[in-house]
Amino acid sequence: MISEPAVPLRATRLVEHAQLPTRAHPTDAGLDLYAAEAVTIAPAARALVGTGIALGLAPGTVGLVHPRSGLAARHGVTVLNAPGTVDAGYRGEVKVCLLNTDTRDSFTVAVGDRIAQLVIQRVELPDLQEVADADALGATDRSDRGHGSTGR
Ligand SMILES: O=c1ccn([C@H]2C[C@H](O)[C@@H](COP(=O)(O)OP(=O)(O)OP(=O)(O)O)O2)c(=O)[nH]1
Ligand SMILES: [Mg+2]
Repeated sequence: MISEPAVPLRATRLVEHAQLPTRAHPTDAGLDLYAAEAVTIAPAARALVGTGIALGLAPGTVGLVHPRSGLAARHGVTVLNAPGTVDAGYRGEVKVCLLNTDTRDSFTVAVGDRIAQLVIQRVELPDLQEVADADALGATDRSDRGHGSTGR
């Protein structure tokens, strides 16, 4: 059951034909982002596609531009910089950097196509503090073991 009231998210259409992001189902994490321009992406090429919208994200939140799994599975189309970071203070047009990973077929985006999904999350905005050495970072069980260390 969802008990918390929905937090408002300000959005505006920069062009009349833009579509505001929509949630396909009430509890979906992602709001679908719509293309405001048509573009054909050649095999193995990328394109920065405008959504025609701008956001007023609350400080302490971020908009993450995730790929849509259907586009990935059916067409090999993903978001190159996934997840894209829309900073809370950004008031420009939200754009999606699509990558067509298919090596044979080009991919055509039409105005109004759903090209990615926006996930809003809370973020920490900590003050970075430099400490003297790695010992002063705080002791942990893992320590400096990484990069597959538990696989051996
Ligand atoms: O998928 C994305 C990623 C970013 N942006 C916008 C919002 C974000 O706040 C701004 C900057 O993004 P980012 O910090 O990822 O790019 P940068 O290369 O570091 O540019 P900048 O120097 O402007 O921070 O571009 C988008 O519209 N879509
Ligand atoms: Mg940046």
